[in-house]
Amino acid sequence: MSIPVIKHVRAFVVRGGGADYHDQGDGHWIDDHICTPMSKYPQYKQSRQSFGINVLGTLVVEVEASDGTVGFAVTTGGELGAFIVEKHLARFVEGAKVTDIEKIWDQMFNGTLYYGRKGIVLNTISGVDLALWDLLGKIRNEPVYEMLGGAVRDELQFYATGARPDLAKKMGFIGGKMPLQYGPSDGEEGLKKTIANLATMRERVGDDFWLMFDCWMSLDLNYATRLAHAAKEYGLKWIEECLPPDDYWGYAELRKQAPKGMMVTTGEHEATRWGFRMLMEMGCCDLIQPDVGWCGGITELIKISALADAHNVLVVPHGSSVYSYHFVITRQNSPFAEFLMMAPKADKVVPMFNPLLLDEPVPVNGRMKSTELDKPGFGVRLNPDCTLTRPYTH
Ligand SMILES: C[C@H](O)[C@H](O)[C@@H](O)[C@@H](O)C(=O)O
Ligand SMILES: [Mg+2]
Repeated sequence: MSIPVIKHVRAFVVRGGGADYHDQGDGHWIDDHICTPMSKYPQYKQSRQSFGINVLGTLVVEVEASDGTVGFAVTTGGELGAFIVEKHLARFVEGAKVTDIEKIWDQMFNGTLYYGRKGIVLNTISGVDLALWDLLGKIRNEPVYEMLGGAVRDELQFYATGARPDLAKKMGFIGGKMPLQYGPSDGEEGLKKTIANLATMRERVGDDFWLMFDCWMSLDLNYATRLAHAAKEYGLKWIEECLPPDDYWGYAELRKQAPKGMMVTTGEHEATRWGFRMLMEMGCCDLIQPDVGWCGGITELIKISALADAHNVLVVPHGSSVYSYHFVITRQNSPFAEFLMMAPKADKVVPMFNPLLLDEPVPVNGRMKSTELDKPGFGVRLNPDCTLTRPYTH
């Protein structure tokens, strides 16, 4: 049997939404007054774009096989990611068989260890890895989720991340995760406002709807512990990413001090099996949130997820649209998925990587049938109306 080889890998950059979903216009809920590690600087408090949350832009990786089939994937990484693909990673990809995914991953990771390990290099490796899975799926005429062992349930169930859990409830989601707006730099007054907002939201959604806070690395242990206890009364289901991603010790302590029944979650800015091993072995959280486009791709997520299973830790990937849907549907320890509300006022469902992908499925009534994923590879196409630039070649 002759297996096609990879002839070309190409990297492009695109601006305005897409995988860099923080790259939105003015006044979008995702930018406006969200507490961050930069909120202590008054000039960077109001808008996340002011400190550069959207500087990178989207990276598009395309891989072309000897039979002419093209696979692609998108992640965050922009021009820096494009440089890494074209000038460094291409050597491990071109000439390899389309089935060599594990070996290519190992070479990409070990070949960049001296400057990589996490962050943009891992985003980039993830982008290449996802493009390879897309390519293999297209060559085999199989959706990625079937190649991962098949669906373990008929449909995905989603919670929504956005400023309006009350509207998310009406749209059929099982829960709503709100960005935290006030943090340590807003003093006691800020904490009171947070709890008042939570109380109002609880009033609007009733007792059974999940409510969560996303703290985006912006708190310290003391503040996070006080917030968790104050939020207990309003049934906060989990408190997310309260501390800097490297503060494993802080997370372990927070988990010990958090109210019984409230989950501590984190991991969206963590990468690789070794990063997640730290989180799990140190008892940092109840649920991990790897981003498939940042943690090392599907090849690495398989390993992270197996490790989590053995530690009784749930895996609910962060955002990442189809790349996450194809994984979550195949895993018993990923019982639901995240949907990021990309409408500026979080008042309607818009595809997560809008406008970059065509055929990107969205939840309807908070759910998505596995059959929505029944197309080869990840089942999406690049929107020809989006302008792609190729800053480097090799
Ligand atoms: C809403 C959060 O601040 C982030 O923008 C979001 O991407 C993320 O943290 C999430 O969990 O979805
Ligand atoms: Mg988050």
